[in-house]
Amino acid sequence: MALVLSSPCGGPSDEEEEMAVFESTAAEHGGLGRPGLPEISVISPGLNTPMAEPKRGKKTRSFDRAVPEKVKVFLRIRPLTDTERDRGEEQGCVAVQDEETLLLKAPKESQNMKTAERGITQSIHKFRFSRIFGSETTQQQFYESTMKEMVKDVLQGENRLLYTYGVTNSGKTYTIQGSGREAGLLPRALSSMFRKLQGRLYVAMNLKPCMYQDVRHLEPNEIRAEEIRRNSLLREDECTTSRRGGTTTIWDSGVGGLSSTSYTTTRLEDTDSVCLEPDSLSHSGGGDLEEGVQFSIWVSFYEIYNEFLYDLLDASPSLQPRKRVTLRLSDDKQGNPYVKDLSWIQVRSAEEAWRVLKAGRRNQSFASTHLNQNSSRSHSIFSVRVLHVHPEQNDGQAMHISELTVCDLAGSERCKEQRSGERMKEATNINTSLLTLGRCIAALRHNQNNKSRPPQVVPFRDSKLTRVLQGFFCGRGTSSMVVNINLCASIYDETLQALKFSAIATQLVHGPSTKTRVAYILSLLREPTANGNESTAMEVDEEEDSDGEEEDGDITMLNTEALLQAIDVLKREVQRQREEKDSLEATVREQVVSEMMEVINGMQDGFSETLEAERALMEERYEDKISNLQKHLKNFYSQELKERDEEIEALSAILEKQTKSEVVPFTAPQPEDSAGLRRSQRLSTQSQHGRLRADLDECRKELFTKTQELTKLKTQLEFPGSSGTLTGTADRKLEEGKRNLRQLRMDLQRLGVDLQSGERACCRNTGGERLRHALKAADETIARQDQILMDLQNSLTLVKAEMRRKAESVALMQSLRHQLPPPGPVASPCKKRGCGAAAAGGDCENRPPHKRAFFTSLFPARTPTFKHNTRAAQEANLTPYSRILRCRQHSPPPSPVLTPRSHRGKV
Ligand SMILES: Nc1ncnc2c1ncn2[C@@H]1O[C@H](COP(=O)(O)OP(=O)(O)OP(=O)(O)O)[C@@H](O)[C@H]1O
Repeated sequence: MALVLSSPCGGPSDEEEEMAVFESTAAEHGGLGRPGLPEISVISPGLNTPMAEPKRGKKTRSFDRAVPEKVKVFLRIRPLTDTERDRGEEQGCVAVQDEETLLLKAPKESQNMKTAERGITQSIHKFRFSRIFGSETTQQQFYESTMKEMVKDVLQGENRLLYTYGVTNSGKTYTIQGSGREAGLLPRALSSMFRKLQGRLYVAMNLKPCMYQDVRHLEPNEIRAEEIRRNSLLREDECTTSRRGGTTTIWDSGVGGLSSTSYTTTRLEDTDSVCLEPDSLSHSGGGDLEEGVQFSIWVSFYEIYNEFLYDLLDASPSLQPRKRVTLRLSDDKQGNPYVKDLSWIQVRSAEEAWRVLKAGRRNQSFASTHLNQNSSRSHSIFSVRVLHVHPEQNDGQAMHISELTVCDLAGSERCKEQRSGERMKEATNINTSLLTLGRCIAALRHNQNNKSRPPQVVPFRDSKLTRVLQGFFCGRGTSSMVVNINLCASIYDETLQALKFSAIATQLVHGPSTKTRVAYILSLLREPTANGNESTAMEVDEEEDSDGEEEDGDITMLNTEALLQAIDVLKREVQRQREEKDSLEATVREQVVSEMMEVINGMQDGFSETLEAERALMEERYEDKISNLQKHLKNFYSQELKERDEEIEALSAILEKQTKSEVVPFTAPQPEDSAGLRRSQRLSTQSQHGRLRADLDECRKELFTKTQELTKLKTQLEFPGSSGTLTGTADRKLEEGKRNLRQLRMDLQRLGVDLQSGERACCRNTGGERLRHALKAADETIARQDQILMDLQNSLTLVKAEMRRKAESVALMQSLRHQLPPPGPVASPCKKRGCGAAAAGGDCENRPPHKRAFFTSLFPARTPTFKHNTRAAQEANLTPYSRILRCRQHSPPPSPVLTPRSHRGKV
């Protein structure tokens, strides 16, 4: 099953193009292919769209074509030689399906078959050509079908190029020049041309082609020099022919001191005449030629060897080695490339042209390779320039020039096959220039198929070959390609590559010719002018149109007035197109700007969102940190105060108890009235006193212990900053809070810097201003939080003060202890009584006044009258310590000093 890879419109897609050019895409025929791979790759375009053929029977000019004509690509298959047959080269890998379709099947040993077996490529390939010529095709048949028409076109003023392409030993030189009695395309074309020009030749040498396509008037002395040169070249050919016997000419290539040997083996018939079959030159007459015009024919012959240009008609060869002069490529004023100082020889007959060709061939670089005994090691280019001379005008400036160029490209080959260094170098250069030609053709085709996309640069300048042929691909004329292949299975892979190369060329269409531009100008002149008048040129054309002729492709037939008018029209047209382009550019710019603005706005929105999210995240994080800190501090202080309270209460209870136990024995003395009981009472009193004393001693011991404890506590409380207990920890927490605050401030500063840079990136958009406000607000929040921490610090100071007061209370208690009777003899009953009464009467008088106030401040809620006060008054009267205590007593606790985020504004 054959699958057509070409796109429906005839031009393959880029992917297909890549596939077609660089990779074989066939799978094993009926075997190991990848599931998605077709069995046969069709590497040729336009199978569904027939190639645009010129209308038969009617002269077709490039500017007459409605549909651009495709480049013609012919395939010629060389027959196998007996030696090749004996070697088993015939394996049926090339099959001609029909006149236009070729099938290539990979032989077993080929690389293609190996890759196909791995499922990477296919093993069968199908190609389409303008026409395929089998091995049985004669030179005459080939000429008739390919070049005959080109010769006609050239004589009618067109430019034509024919070049051969193929692997080495495939028959390119045979096709162009011929062999033995089998004259090739070039001698046949020359012969045909001169037969057509019989009686129309312009033999004077005063007009000579030069540069790209110019003509120069020669002075008499220059004419003489030209004559001498021409005659010497023709005479040299005669001499060489007469002393023939297999000449070997040695040339110094002049490149880096390297010598290249040019083995000249004449393969053309060594006769003075072109050997052609009588019927091949059937005189078709000069009916197609322009009336009143004479033709001056000039030829040039040069080669591109190792990327250097050598003039093959420069001078007669000699047996002595000599330096070959390299030619340079130059550009004319319009940038058209031409070979500078190239020899142009005027020829007046087919025979002279033939001799010049033979003379040039002797200078050409041939060498024996493993594949071809007489292989061309260079690209040779033979050009015929036809000057269309109007004898009565004889004006070189207005003269028309047409050209036929025939290029015999050196064969592509595998460098690894070349043993010798020189052959290797040649092969590399040949392959490089052929590769460049392929890239140029691919780029041209890409540009033709993708008109809406920006055009690719065609790498004409990358090699000398493409540079000299550039004009034929860019509207100077049209080109045709002859692909030569042979049937040898051993070079199947190279043949496949050559055919893939040609497959791209088959997709090319001829570029618009310069004449098309002329036709365009004339069409503009036909259009009504702005003021409603019709141009003179239009009248001229109408007259000619009425004759039914289509000879109006030449702008030179217009008179001066018409040309001036044409210039005006063209100026207006240029102006119009310029305005059109300006408005188009403005529209495009507008679209681009609006699209860019959209993108920028999108970016800005995204950036603002990100910033906002980050800001919120950081706020949240730091609020959490602050609230954690608050909670922690609160818990810590609450715990500490609770412990102290308990200790103080315990101490108070102990003191009270001790006081009571000491006072009670003296507070209830009973008067003794009865004398009989005094002794027993005295005894019992003594024993009671003893017991009391023991108790008192015990109490004193206990008091002493408690005093020590109190002293210790006092010591701790006397140095609040350095003791490292309560206040030290509080200080540390406070420091930690400050540190966190500093960190928060630094983060916010960093956020501000980010915001500023973000603002700059967003083209100073108003979003930045908003974010700056947000940052300012955050700063204010920080300041407020600073204030709150200060408050906290103040509260802590107050707590410390309270603690100090408590310490003083403890000191007072100690002093109270000192007021107690020292251990020893029992105190007097009255004294004890007084003390006992004082103790029984209440302890208010025995305590310092501030101690009472301290406990009152500690437990304000226990005072019954307190409940009647207003809450505000309560809040106002509370000390920080009592506030904290109150928080502890009431559930749930009051809101922390630092409010959460939702109430932040109110703080
Ligand atoms: N159509 C043909 N009929 C008979 N013989 C042919 C044909 N084509 C080529 N040959 C012979 O094949 C041999 C190689 O041909 P030729 O030298 O033209 O190949 P080439 O492609 O020019 O090689 P290279 O690129 O190495 O110069 C020559 O001996 C030639 O006579």
